Amino acid sequence: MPAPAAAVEVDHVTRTFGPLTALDDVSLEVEAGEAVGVLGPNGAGKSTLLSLLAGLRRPDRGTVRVAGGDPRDPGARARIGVTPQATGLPQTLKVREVVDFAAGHHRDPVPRPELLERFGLTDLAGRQCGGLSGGQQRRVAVALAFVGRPRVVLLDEPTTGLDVPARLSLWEAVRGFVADGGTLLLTSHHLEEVEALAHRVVVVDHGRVLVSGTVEEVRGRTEVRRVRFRADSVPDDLLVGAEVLVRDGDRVELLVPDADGLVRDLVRREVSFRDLEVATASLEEAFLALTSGATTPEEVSR
Ligand SMILES: Nc1ncnc2c1ncn2[C@@H]1O[C@H](COP(=O)(O)OP(=O)(O)OP(=O)(O)O)[C@@H](O)[C@H]1O
Repeated sequence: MPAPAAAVEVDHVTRTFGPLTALDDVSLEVEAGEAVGVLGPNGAGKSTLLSLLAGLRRPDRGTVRVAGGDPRDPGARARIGVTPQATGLPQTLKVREVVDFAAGHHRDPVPRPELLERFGLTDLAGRQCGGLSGGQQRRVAVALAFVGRPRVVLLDEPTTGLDVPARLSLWEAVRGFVADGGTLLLTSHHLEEVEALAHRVVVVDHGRVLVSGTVEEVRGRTEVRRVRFRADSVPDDLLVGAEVLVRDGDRVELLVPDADGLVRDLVRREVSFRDLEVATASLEEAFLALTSGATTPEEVSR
């Protein structure tokens, strides 16, 4: 029997805007039931990738398939739920009216009370969208992605502007979707969000995939350590290849690929350092080091 097709297939996709290459020969697969987080700095190409997957744009080269079809075909589109980066709800409609409007596009929508309950929006049902706070509007926009019982959900920075309780409750709703076999692809600047929701991380920068792997693999691959110490002076050449986080008076804090080597160099060069601390970097720090080029980007095999 042939292997089942992946829920999301991006095959050697390039997308340009005039002279600018937003995506440069990107390939990516997401299996059914898998959750993948796309990380990258501003302008990396994350939203462009999502817009291709949502069928809103066409690749210049390469192919995109989502939920078994071309996302530009209405049949495949009906199986995809999307929350774009900009919320854009009709300001004069009430929350329940917006949900009903979105539900009207689907054959078997989630009943409104169930959807509102799942996303903690029941109390807001009668409120006009224009009168909601930014965070409340964001929660409505994310809930709408799920109204048509999609197989694949694409969320572009879903929890931007949400406070901590709202973020946690939204994560719970999204996790429920994945636990039920849904496929999720999200972009985020909140690395803890990717750690909380995704099985796998894809780091993009300048339109290219730098690294793809589990959170642990990406962290292990980058092998970045956070090194903190105090020293009255440090020769600049010892900091080549390090991401300098703090250099203020005698305080130095760095992200380095080889902490042992740095410490050996400090000793060899007789730098009188004190209060040395070496720690495993968080994913956020590893990501910062990756995109700033402090380590060599390399594909992690799945
Ligand atoms: N419609 C467009 N016209 C021209 N350039 C565009 C357009 N959309 C995106 N770009 C450019 O393509 C590149 C990738 O943009 P994209 O929005 O995909 O990045 P991103 O990773 O989502 O960034 P952010 O984290 O800021 O949302 C950027 O340089 C951006 O300016």
